[in-house]
Formats: sequence, C-alpha cells, structure tokens
Amino acid sequence: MAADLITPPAPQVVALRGLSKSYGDQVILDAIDLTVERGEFVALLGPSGTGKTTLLRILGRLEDATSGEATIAQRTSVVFQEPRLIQAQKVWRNVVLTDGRGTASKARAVAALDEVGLAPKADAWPKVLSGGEAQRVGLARALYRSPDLLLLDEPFGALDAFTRRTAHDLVLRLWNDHRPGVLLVTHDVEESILLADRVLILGDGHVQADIPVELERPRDTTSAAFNATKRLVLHHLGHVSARPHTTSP
Ligand SMILES: Nc1ncnc2c1ncn2[C@@H]1O[C@H](COP(=O)(O)OP(=O)(O)OP(=O)(O)O)[C@@H](O)[C@H]1O
Repeated sequence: MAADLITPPAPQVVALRGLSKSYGDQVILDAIDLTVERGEFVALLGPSGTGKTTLLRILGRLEDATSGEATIAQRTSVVFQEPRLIQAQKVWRNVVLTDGRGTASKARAVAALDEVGLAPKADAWPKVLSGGEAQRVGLARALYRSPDLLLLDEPFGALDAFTRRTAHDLVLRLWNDHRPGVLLVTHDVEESILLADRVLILGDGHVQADIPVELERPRDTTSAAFNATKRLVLHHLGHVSARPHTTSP
C-alpha cells in the first residue's frame, strides 16, 4: 500500500507578531502580524506615507522595530528603486559588494549576471549601462546572495513601460527558478496583480486587506478575472487612509 504523501509546510521566511514602529509620537506600523512563506510572492500596496518602505527596511534589517517579534530569514536581499551602483567599481564588483562573507567570487558574480542577461557586461563600468541594465545588475547583486527572502522596493518605478514589462518577466523567471519568498512594495495595482500570489493593503498602521490572486500565470491583464481582482484591490485601496496616528491625546 502506498504511503500517504504529506507535503511539509514551506518554511516561513517572514513571521511578524505585533510588530510596531514609531518615529517620535507618530505611530507608523501598529502591531502588524504577517507571515511570508518561502516560494510565496507577496505585494504590498498602500497610499504614500503608510509605512511600506519602513516595513521593508525592518525586514531588510536596515531599521529596528520599536516593539514586537520578528523572525526573518538570514539570507535576505533588497533591491531598491535606484540600483545604487558604485561608479568606481566594475559591474561584477558591484554584484559582489553585498557579500558580507568576504569571499567575493568573480565566477559567481558572472553567473548571477548571466541570469539577468548581462554576463558580457561583467567587466564594464556602470556608467555605460542603460537604466534597465543597471536595475538588472541590482537584481544580480540580490541573487548573488542566494536569498531566501527577496525584498523589492519599487524596483520598476523608474523604468519606462517597455523596460518595465521585460523586468516583470525577468523577476518572475528568477522567482520561479530560485523560489525565494518575495515582498514587493509597489504603487502600481496592475503590477501587484500581475506578479503576486497575495496583495496586502497597508493603511493606518495595519494590514487592512490580504487579497489572494488566484489567477494562472502567465496572467492576462485584459481578462475579466484580472479586472475583477483589480476592482477588488482598488475597492480596498479606496477605503484606507494614509493618516499616521499619534500616541498623544
Ligand atoms: N527616519 C525617519 N524619521 C522620521 N520619520 C520617518 C523616517 N522614515 C520615515 N518616516 C515617516 O514614516 C512614514 C512612512 O514612511 P514610508 O517611507 O515608510 O512610507 P511609504 O508607504 O513607503 O511611502 P511612499 O509610498 O511615499 O514611498 C512617513 O510619514 C515618513 O515621513
């Protein structure tokens, strides 16, 4: 008789319980509970100033929470809106920069660049890269660390529409090949539904909605199901406020 096959639960790469963050008397994040599993792609939407980047910076260990519990995967990479390349270093050197282990390997850097189609630029200087290429170097730098958690802070925001579409395809392919947990901060509702398994809406210090996107990939932005999800997300977004609350009476 065949044994029962039990799929073990995917390990969590983010587990937040009651996580709060204040600046002075301004409460930005107010007792957030959130889990992200390895292999899960989560998008974070919300009005400007609701604390999306603050949350991402806490997950990237670039910022401390004020209170609460946070368990975060050790191997975490962040990609920012601007690739932040060091102009005085060749492209491959920029890829190894975030490796804290002091074991810079050009071969591994070139392999990461190859994954984003930029192996031929390994020995180039950053100034010769287009905006889209520079952003791809940022992705290669993130991949170099083999992250269990990939944090994307509006990485497509500065790209033109065509380059952005290509970058979406690239990120989906990399996610599919490596299966990290992903948290993507974006302002773009369509982008969030195109890419994510779940769309979180942040507002007033809380996760106001957690909307599953149950659409087959590749997703068709013109389909009725896509547009129904888009209406749902917009509906939730229309009900959140960016108003930070204060601890003073
Ligand atoms: N270092 C800081 N000191 C004081 N206040 C800060 C600091 N960093 C962020 N804030 C405040 O925290 C709030 C949330 O900022 P955050 O950048 O996280 O929002 P966001 O949702 O990412 O906004 P946007 O969509 O405009 O990028 C804002 O009111 C901001 O002014």
